Amino acid sequence: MNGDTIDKTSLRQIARDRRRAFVSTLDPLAHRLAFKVLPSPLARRIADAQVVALYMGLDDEAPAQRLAQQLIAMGKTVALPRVLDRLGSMDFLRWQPDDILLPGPFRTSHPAPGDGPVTPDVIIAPLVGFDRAMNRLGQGGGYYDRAFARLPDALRIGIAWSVQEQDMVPADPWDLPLHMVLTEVELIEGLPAAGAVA
Ligand SMILES: Nc1nc2c(c(=O)[nH]1)N(C=O)[C@@H](CNc1ccc(C(=O)N[C@@H](CCC(=O)O)C(=O)O)cc1)CN2
Ligand SMILES: Nc1ncnc2c1ncn2[C@@H]1O[C@H](COP(=O)(O)OP(=O)(O)OP(=O)(O)O)[C@@H](O)[C@H]1O
Repeated sequence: MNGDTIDKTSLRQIARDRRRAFVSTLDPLAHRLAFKVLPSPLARRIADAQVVALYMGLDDEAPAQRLAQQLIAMGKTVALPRVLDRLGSMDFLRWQPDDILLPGPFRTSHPAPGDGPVTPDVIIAPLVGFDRAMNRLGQGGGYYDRAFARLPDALRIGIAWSVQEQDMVPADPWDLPLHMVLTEVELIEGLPAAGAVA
């Protein structure tokens, strides 16, 4: 923890409270329509991807699973994470909206193993908070941090309700920034890495 910044635990508490308050007062129709359609800059950015990992939204999380139908119509394989242990390991399994889900740790659910894990080219990640520098605050288990480290070439996209934006999320040495954040009102794109070719 860094002495001059708010610690991640306090920030998580604030961000979860704010998210809960926002979702509970959201117009039901607005909630039903949110995150149903991929904005075209995002669709273009993932045009060449084969495997896109989503997640099943829990509680007040942004419901990423709603994007599955459109991704499948675009010819993508959709995957969901499977928590392998309580220490931060997970992999990704292929999923289609009619497939059954099996219960996993932390109230998560995951597809049946089928042909085994797949390797996503795009990881659409849940988050508790984010900032404009594209730092991500997660649940604190390090599951996505480890997946990002193992798959450094995958495009990292966060999905969140707009109120989950923070002025500043402290970044630890292991945190990899997101490339994009999708909210119910905008698509936020990170700056290209120094030296990157457009
Ligand atoms: N929908 C969803 N799926 C996901 C994640 C997520 O954040 N959201 N994960 C992201 O990493 C991974 C699972 N990790 C998780 C880690 C902690 C908690 C959680 O709710 N922790 C509670 C304590 C629950 C308990 O001990 O049983 C907490 O911190 O209050 C949930 C998921 C993979 N799948
Ligand atoms: N690449 C990694 N390899 C091993 N441990 C890691 C790695 N990345 C993060 N961790 C560990 O994971 C723990 C949680 O990190 P952090 O608080 O950043 O989680 P988070 O990003 O909020 O959680 P999540 O990714 O599950 O949503 C830390 O104790 C950290 O040491």
